[in-house]
Amino acid sequence: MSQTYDYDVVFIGAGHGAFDGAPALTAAGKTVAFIEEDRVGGTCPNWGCNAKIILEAPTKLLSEARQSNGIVEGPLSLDWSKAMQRKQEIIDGFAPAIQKGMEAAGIHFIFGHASFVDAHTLQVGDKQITADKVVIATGQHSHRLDIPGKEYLHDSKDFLSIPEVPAKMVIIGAGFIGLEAASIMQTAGSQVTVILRDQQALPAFDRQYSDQLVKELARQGVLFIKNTQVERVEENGSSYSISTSTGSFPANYILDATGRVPNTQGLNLEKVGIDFDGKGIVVNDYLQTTQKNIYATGDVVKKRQPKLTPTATFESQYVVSHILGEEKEPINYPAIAQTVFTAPRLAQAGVTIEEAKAKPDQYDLVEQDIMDDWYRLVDFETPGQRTLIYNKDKQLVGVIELSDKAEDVVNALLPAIEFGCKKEELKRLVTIFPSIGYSALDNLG
Ligand SMILES: Cc1cc2nc3c(=O)[nH]c(=O)nc-3n(C[C@H](O)[C@H](O)[C@H](O)COP(=O)(O)OP(=O)(O)OC[C@H]3O[C@@H](n4cnc5c(N)ncnc54)[C@H](O)[C@@H]3O)c2cc1C
Ligand SMILES: NC(=O)c1ccc[n+]([C@@H]2O[C@H](COP(=O)([O-])OP(=O)(O)OC[C@H]3O[C@@H](n4cnc5c(N)ncnc54)[C@H](O)[C@@H]3O)[C@@H](O)[C@H]2O)c1
Repeated sequence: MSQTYDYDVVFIGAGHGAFDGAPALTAAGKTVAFIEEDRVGGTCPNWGCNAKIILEAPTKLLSEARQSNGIVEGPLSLDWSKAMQRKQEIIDGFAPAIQKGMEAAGIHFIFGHASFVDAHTLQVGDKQITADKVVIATGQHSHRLDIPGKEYLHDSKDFLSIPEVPAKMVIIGAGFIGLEAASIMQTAGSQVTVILRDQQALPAFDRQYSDQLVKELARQGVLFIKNTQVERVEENGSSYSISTSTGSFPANYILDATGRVPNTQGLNLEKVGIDFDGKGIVVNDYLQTTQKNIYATGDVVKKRQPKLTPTATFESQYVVSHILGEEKEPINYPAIAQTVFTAPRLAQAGVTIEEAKAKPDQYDLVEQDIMDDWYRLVDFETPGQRTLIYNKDKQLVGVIELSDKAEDVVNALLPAIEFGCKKEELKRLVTIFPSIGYSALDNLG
C-alpha cells in the first residue's frame, strides 16, 4: 500500500471501464477501491446490453417463426410480463456477482457520488478518500429533450422495464437505442412510429445499409417520419399526443432515444484542471487526462472509437497495464466490431465503405447478395447484403453486413481483419460445416 494515500488506485464508477481491468492491479499488490453511486456493473449489465438482449430473445424467436412460411405454425404469442420477469431475474444476479468477484480480488467498494477535492482526493458524502492514481469510468446518461411535456417521455432505462406492450409507441431518434427498441416492440405487437430529425438513421453506418435496414423495418410495419422536429407532448386521457413540425402523432408510450451524454457533471473536473466538453473527457494516447495521475476509460472518454462495452473493457485493461508499467506504448485500438441488434442485424468492423470509396487507390470493395449462399435458407433468413473491403495487398480490412446473423459473420471475420489475413490464408482454416462461421469464411468474393 502507498505510504501517503488511502489507495494506490481508485476508480470512479464500477462498470466495464473499471471491473474488467482492476483485478490485475490487486494481483500485482496494489490497493484498489471502486466508488459507485448506483448499481455495481454500471449500464451494460443492469440497463443496457444484457437487459436488451434478454428481452429481444423471445421476439427473435417470434420473428424466426414468422419467417418460416408456415412450417412453424400455430397461435404463437408472446407473454411480455413473463419475458420481463425473466429479464429481471437474470439481471438481478449481475451486480452482486460482480461485487463478490471484485471483493474476492481484494477490491474495496465505497458507495456514493464522488467529486474531486484535488488531484489526489475525492469527496464521497462526508468522507474524503485519497489515491495515488484515479480512473474516471463514469459512463454516460440519456440525453433528454427539453420540450413542453418532457415529463411524459421515457429513457432507455425506463424502456427496458416497460411493463406491457403499448398499442402505439413513438420513438424519437433513430440511433442504436431507437431502432433496437423499434424492432423489439413492433415484433412484440406494438404499432411503432420512429421520428427522425433528419434523413438518415444510424449515422455510424454506411447510408446504403442503414437505408436498407429502415426499409426492412418499414416492411415489418414500423412507420418512419423523417425531417421532423418534435415540438411538444400533451397528455390526452390515457394516451399522449406528440406535436411535431410535420403533424401530430398519438402514442401510449414515448421513448426519448436522442443520444447519450458523458457523465462529467458533479465531478468538479474544472477544479483539478481536467479538460472536457459535451463529448467527454479529453485524454492523451495513454488515456491520461490533462492531470497525468488521473485517467479516463469507457463511455466518458472523448474519442472517435464507438462507445461500446468491449471498447470500455479494452481501455480498462490498457489503463491498468499502463499504471503497472507493463504497457509503455500509446493505446492502439484494434478493429472494433459493432452491431445494431434489430431484426435483421446491421454489423460492421474495420475500414468502412465511406473510407474505402474515398481512397480507391488503396481499397477494393466486393458487394455480395447473401442469399446467393444456400446456408442462409436454412434458418429462413430475410434478404440481406454484405460488402467486403480488401486492401491492394489483398488483405481483408473491413466488412459490413445486413442480415439476421450479421453479428456472427462479423465476429467470424474479425480475426482476419485485425491480423491482416489474405483470402488464400483464410482458406487454410478448417471450420465447422454447416455453420454461419463456415459460410462467412467460404464466401470471400
Ligand atoms: C440501452 C443500451 C443498450 C446498449 N447495448 C449495448 C450492446 O448491445 N453492446 C455494447 O457493446 N454496448 C451497448 N451499450 C453501451 C454500453 O452499455 C456501454 O458502452 C458500457 O456500459 C460503458 O461502460 P462504462 O464502464 O464506461 O460506463 P457505465 O457502464 O455507464 O458505468 C459507469 C458507472 O459510473 C457510475 N458513476 C457515474 N458518475 C459517478 C460518480 N460521480 N460517482 C460514483 N459513481 C459514478 C454510474 O453509476 C455507473 O455505474 C448499450 C447502452 C445502452 C444505454
Ligand atoms: N448494439 C449496441 O452496441 C448498442 C445499443 C445501444 C446503445 N449503444 C451505445 O449507446 C450509444 C447511444 O445510443 P443512442 O441510440 O442513444 O444514440 P445514437 O447517437 O446512436 O442515436 C441518437 C439519435 O437521436 C437523434 N437525435 C439527437 N437529437 C435529436 C433531437 N433533438 N430530435 C430528434 N432526434 C435527435 C440522432 O440524430 C440519432 O439518430 C451508441 O452510440 C452506442 O455507443 C450501443
